[in-house]
Amino acid sequence: MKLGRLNHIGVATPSLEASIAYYRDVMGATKIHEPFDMPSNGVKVCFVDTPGENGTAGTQIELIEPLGADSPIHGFIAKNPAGGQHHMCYEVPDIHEARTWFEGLGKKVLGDTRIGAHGTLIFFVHPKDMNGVLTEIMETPKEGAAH
Ligand SMILES: CC[C@@H](C(=O)O)C(=O)SCCNC(=O)CCNC(=O)[C@H](O)C(C)(C)COP(=O)(O)OP(=O)(O)OC[C@H]1O[C@@H](n2cnc3c(N)ncnc32)[C@H](O)[C@@H]1OP(=O)(O)O
Ligand SMILES: [Co+2]
Repeated sequence: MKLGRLNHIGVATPSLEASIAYYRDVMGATKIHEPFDMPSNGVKVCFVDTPGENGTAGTQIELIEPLGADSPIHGFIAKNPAGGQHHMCYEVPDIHEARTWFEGLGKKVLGDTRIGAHGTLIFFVHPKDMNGVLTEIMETPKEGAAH
């Protein structure tokens, strides 16, 4: 497998509202997307854009707040009540090939391959198998698709 673009850095927060204010007022973010719920992934989500080259979008910050009793980030927020850096997400051209690659290396893939916040397929690999970093792999959105 070949390492793709860093699509987003997931940042867990107990309050999307407070984190949005921080990125707007302290970090000077000028493009903050409308928050939305993703019950299928147990989180409320808000993307903050960082600028890329030549007017393109750069890597995003994905703010995530627990949603529902089974949210996968309840444990993280319990250990880090103020929130913090939660996962890194890399793009790949073929999600199924990528999953086979990580499984072939004996890495623990968490749950099913499923639709993520950008509308393409994603999966997660356990931080204990990834140098301490919870790693999300997502299929690159098709050109022109919502980003
Ligand atoms: C918006 C949709 C989607 C997108 O499209 O972008 C998303 O990003 S959804 C984001 C939220 N979803 C997920 O994170 C799904 C995958 N995660 C999980 O399944 C769990 O969070 C987990 C990784 C299995 C952790 O579960 P948890 O119950 O919190 O903890 P454990 O007790 O099992 O933890 C074991 C071990 O791992 C350490 N840990 C936990 N989380 C992280 C982390 N984010 N980064 C680094 N390390 C982490 C934890 O501290 C434990 O360590 P020890 O205490 O040393 O055993
Ligand atoms: Co993510």
